[in-house]
Amino acid sequence: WDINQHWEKKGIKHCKPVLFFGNCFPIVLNKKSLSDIIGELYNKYPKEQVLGFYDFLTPRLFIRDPELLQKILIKDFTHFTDHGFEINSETNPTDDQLFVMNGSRWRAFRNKMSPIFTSGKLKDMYTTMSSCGENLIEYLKKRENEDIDIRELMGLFSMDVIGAAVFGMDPGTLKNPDCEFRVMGKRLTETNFQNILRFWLLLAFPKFFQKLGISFQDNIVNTYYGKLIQQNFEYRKEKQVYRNDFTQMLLQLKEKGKVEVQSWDSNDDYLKTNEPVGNIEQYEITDNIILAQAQSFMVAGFETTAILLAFTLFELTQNPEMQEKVREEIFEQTKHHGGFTYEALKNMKYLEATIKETQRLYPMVAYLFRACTKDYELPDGYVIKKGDHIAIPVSAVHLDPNNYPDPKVYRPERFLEPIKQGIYLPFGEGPRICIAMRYAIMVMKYGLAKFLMHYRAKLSEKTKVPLQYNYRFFTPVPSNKIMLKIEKI
Ligand code: HEM
Repeated sequence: WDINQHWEKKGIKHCKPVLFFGNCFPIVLNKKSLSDIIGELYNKYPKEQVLGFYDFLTPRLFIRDPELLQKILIKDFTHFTDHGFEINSETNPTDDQLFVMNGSRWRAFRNKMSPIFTSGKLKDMYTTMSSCGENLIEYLKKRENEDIDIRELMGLFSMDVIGAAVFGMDPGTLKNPDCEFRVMGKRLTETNFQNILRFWLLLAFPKFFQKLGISFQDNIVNTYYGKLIQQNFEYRKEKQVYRNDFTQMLLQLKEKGKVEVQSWDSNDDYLKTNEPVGNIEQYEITDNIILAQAQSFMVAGFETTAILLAFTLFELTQNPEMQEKVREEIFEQTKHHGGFTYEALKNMKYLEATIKETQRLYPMVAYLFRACTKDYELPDGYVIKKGDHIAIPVSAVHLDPNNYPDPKVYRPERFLEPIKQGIYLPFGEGPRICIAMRYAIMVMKYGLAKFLMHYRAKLSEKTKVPLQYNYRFFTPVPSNKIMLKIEKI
């Protein structure tokens, strides 16, 4: 059929697709992960600059060449400004999040939202995390003689932290793991049939998805968090409450009424120049847009942080000497800075390296999304057309032995020295890099340090090793529990 001939006709190397399922059939069968499939394609054609992939019916061009990859993400970003998603903001206003915004509208909002994550603001937010840290230790104290489900624990912790960051107060999920706030968060990230289907529809048939007006998040959860955030907004306005949190900063943005950016016509490098030519485009900041951003912060922070913390602790149980090294560093820095302060945490370099190494081995995204926004010619004459879907194969780049010797070995030391640009992409790269990267790193370091300064962790015999995965999701989600035994320091 013609739909499966796309890459054949273009002369781009690819793996044979299955009708309607493209290259994703093994995922549907739960036989291979997306990262496995991309890795096979990447390793099969080591000399190619680009490779063809079928996300079900959507052809996606994978960038394999390291130099080209950097050009697309950074230098020639003006040709690839969008992620390539289509949402229906009329039927689903809270889907209108920065991640799916396009072109100059994205630029305008990104510019105005970036100051939320400056180091000064992060330092202020460090204090909001402290009660969550205390609750983490309280939780563990009560369970010193039990096996701990570490993903569950870190899920509760990350939910408390992000809840505190959005609402300015501790939502108390560690104290009460069955509370509605947690139940709803779990529902959002659960790898159930509905969520998996929704995700693949969004990925594989973006236009169809938009036409049907499907939200990329569960509607019940959308309504729940939407209401909570809305009530929080109203309470603050009415009582004139000021807190150091995301809501406060978003509300300040809302007061501006609009964001603006200079725009050029689509043939110009409208994001590249600072010359004051072209029109000033203005975008209204509505209540719904603010709500959508607050909601996206919560969703982005829940599961990613929890899984990465669980994987890091898992790896540290497999490498006890590394666990001791991290602990020594935590005590050393805490002593040096007169307590477990923001500065102490910032200086825990080996701790940070363990998290970085976890993110290399278990990136939360198998590939980065880009859509071509302006035709782009490759050195060999192949033209990427406006509207084409592009992907950067994060997991394959992270496991390439040319980038990392013994790529499957967990070795945090790799990150004690600066590494080459373009080979480490867990938060993306270039102007569209994760806006909250430094915040997310701070939260993960905090959670891990707090745990390790009070407890030594060992793997429980109840944990099946090697870990098993649910392959039907975009991220590496363990299908069995990671159970730990803890010992008080
Ligand atoms: C460990 C946790 C996290 C990981 C691994 C992660 C990863 C990513 C990645 C890969 C992207 C796409 C980057 C690209 O296309 O180049 C992204 C974008 C984004 N992330 Fe994160 N993220 C994390 C935590 C967070 C948190 C906590 C927040 C909010 C508080 C957040 C907010 C966002 C937003 C708003 C975008 C869209 C940026 C844009 O399109 O301009 N992320 N993240």
